[in-house]
Amino acid sequence: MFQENLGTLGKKWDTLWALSRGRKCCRNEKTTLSRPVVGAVVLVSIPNRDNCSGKVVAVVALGVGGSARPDPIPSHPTPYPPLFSPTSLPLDFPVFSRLQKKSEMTNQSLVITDAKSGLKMAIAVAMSESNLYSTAMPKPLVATNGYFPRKKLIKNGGGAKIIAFTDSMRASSPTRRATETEDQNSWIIRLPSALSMFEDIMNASKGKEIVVFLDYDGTLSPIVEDPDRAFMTNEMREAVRDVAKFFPTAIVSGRSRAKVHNFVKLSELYYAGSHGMDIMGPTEGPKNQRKGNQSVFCQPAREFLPMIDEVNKILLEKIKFVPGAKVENNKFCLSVHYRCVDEKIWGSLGEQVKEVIKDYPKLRLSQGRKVLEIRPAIKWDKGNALEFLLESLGYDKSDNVLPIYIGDDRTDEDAFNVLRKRGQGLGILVSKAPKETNASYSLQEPSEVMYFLKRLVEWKKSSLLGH
Ligand SMILES: O=P(O)(O)OC[C@H]1O[C@H](O[C@H]2O[C@H](CO)[C@@H](O)[C@H](O)[C@H]2O)[C@H](O)[C@@H](O)[C@@H]1O
Repeated sequence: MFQENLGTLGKKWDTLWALSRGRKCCRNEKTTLSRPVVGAVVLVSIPNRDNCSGKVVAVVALGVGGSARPDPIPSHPTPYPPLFSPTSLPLDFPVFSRLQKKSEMTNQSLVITDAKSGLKMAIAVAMSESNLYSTAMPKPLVATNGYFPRKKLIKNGGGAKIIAFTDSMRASSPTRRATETEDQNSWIIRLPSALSMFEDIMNASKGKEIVVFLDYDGTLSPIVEDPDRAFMTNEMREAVRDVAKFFPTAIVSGRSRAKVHNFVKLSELYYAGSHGMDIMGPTEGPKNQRKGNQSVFCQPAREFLPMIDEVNKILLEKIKFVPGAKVENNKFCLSVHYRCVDEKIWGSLGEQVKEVIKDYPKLRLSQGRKVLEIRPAIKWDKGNALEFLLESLGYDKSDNVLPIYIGDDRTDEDAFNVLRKRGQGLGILVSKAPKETNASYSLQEPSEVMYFLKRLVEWKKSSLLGH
């Protein structure tokens, strides 16, 4: 029986990726399914998540009637996760209907639990010889996991208020727990990996001019305890540099522009610091690929500078006795970090910050990854920065542009939203944990972002050679 076969094959594999179509199952991987089948599951172990390398270990072919035929193939390393092509099989397909009873199925994919080994396996099954998926952007993800609860802070009742704020602060930076593998797997299926779908995405974007937008923390650099030490690797820097040789590229960060520039150290990029409220660039570098090759400059919140400085001073004074708390001046906005603060006092720290902001109705408070962010209450965010940059580059009304925005945080949702509203571009969320998002694709961590950027460059080079 199908599940038994998966069980015996599966114990040692922590992730299963699935694909069919009787064609190459992995990039750079020569194995094809041995014969066209109605559906097939390719099992790939991804033992090393850092570099996404894995081994294809077996193919389970599903015949009509639901019988499974394990078809072991030689293992060989693959540099990327396999292409992943979710599709629908009829719901009365015998294997599915059995699994469906367990309520573990969406109409596109299955999550099968191997109870004995505790292994949770995400599987998508693809029909062979058919056009399996649309090249259009997937629909927005519907939240099911309780992250980003959008819970309004309770306005009265001291203790309750603090508990609510603590919950909200906790929710702003969900971390992945081992027991969430099932959620994880089904989430990856709902928000496909931009690496797995890479070639399909690129094929769909042929002829369009790509503009790349990159968040910094959690996207180009891993999240670390000390915000001043959030360095990106040289390899990542090279990848960004290469991307900028072929596509206009912008860094869009909550950091001050100067600070994020100092981390990235590439003058050929556009920089939108302070959540997009401080845009400038590029100061040098290849301009020949740019449609609008002029430097840009935009600071829509200039008048707030004295106020931000004032609040910075008050906050520094106020939280100096909170162990682990840190105020970061990001020029047009401020960050109050609580990553290193004892969770028991998150609530009271949050209250102290709110207390300060109360006297400044022109400022607003939002939350990021273990950080409270204070910024001018003007309608200007990373989404506006994206639109401003597209306009500056001459792509305002263009159908011929494909903005790619990669980010990991709540503030990046504003940019994902803009892409959705424009009906163009790719929003890619960097996250291991399921989150409500307006992005269309996912990448798990900065190392995957780097691979994505490298593949973008390879793809561009080979398309210039006419391949
Ligand atoms: O828009 P971003 O570039 O993602 O900036 C958002 C905030 O990122 C930084 O804080 C985050 O990263 C720190 C370093 O890894 C980490 O310690 C902190 O907990 C994260 O929230 C930055 O320090 C903030 O100022 C930005 O607002």
